[in-house]
Amino acid sequence: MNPTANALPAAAERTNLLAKVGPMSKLKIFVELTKPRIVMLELVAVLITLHIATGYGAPGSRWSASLLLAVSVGTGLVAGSANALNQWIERERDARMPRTKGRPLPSGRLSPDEALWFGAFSLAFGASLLMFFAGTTAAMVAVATWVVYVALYTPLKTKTWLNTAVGAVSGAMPLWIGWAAGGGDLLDPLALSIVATMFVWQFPHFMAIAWLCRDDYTIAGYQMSTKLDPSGRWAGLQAVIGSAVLLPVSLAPMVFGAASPVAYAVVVGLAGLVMLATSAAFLAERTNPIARRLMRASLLYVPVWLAALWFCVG
Ligand code: HEM
Ligand SMILES: CC(C)=CCC/C(C)=C/CC/C(C)=C/COP(=O)(O)OP(=O)(O)O
Repeated sequence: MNPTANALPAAAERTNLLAKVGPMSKLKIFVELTKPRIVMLELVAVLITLHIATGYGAPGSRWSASLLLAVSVGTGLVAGSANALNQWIERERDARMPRTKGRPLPSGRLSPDEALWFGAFSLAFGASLLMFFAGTTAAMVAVATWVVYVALYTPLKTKTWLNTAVGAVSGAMPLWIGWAAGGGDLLDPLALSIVATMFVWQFPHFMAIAWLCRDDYTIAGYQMSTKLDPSGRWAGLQAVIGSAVLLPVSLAPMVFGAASPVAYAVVVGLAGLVMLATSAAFLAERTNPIARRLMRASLLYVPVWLAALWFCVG
């Protein structure tokens, strides 16, 4: 199929669709454009790194409710902008995948221009909030993350299966926003171990999805590991390697300042072993049920890991 074929609803049909939407529903569609579930989970991670970096409760702590609010709204707006621009770029390919064809742009519930203006204003407002209330470093990390996701990862999706590693950088960098806003040094070993944990986690997380959505990605012309190796063994191997590296990297905070290192090690170590076992099962047998189990395990891992950071490290 011609990858540039315009699979969007005709302009007249889109106008008709847009006419039916009231202001509140329109707001909901803009929220949908931001991929809110991904952004919310990312924000929880960002606020926990902020909490740890401020030395909450310690004398001279930088923690304050206004800083928490600025980092939440600022980072949320920049992340939402990144997802809006990603969908603006991918709107015609999204229209060809069952998983994404119901999104605001392919379905015609938003016009491309609306998404573009929303993305521009969200980026400007979010970066400004971070600049004025969380500091220049936090704002610069947020904008750099936006650039990696929108200008590097998104175009690479149709070029090389290595796009996933670039996407994982954009998925991990936001934790530096919280750390910088909390007054931490980006190269602090504790910060590096937290960011690295989020980076490696994304490989088992996405390799399961790359298998589950392999037909979608082929139809849309994306280059994923399951396109490179349709048997799924390469995706399975990346999931196992990612989970194997995740174990030691995620346990590093034990030596970099965890207040309760043993409790942290038990919780995060067990969660990491579940990820490794589920990834190994996926490598051994690439089936949809096993891949779904790995995706669910990956989505359970993050809240468990973040809770351990909050209670045992922060
Ligand atoms: C290389 C990096 C990543 C890739 C390629 C990726 C890809 C995806 C895809 C394609 C889905 C399915 C979405 C759908 O069903 O339409 C998904 C689900 C999800 N991802 Fe990721 N993801 C990545 C990183 C992350 C990160 C960093 C987070 C948050 C910390 C995250 C959180 C989620 C959540 C919460 C879901 C389930 C909710 C939903 O379906 O929207 N992902 N991911
Ligand atoms: C502050 C800031 C800019 C934060 C950005 C955080 C963020 C949006 C991370 C996304 C990670 C990622 C690669 C998701 C997959 O996108 P995809 O396009 O592969 O997903 P899709 O196929 O469902 O569209």
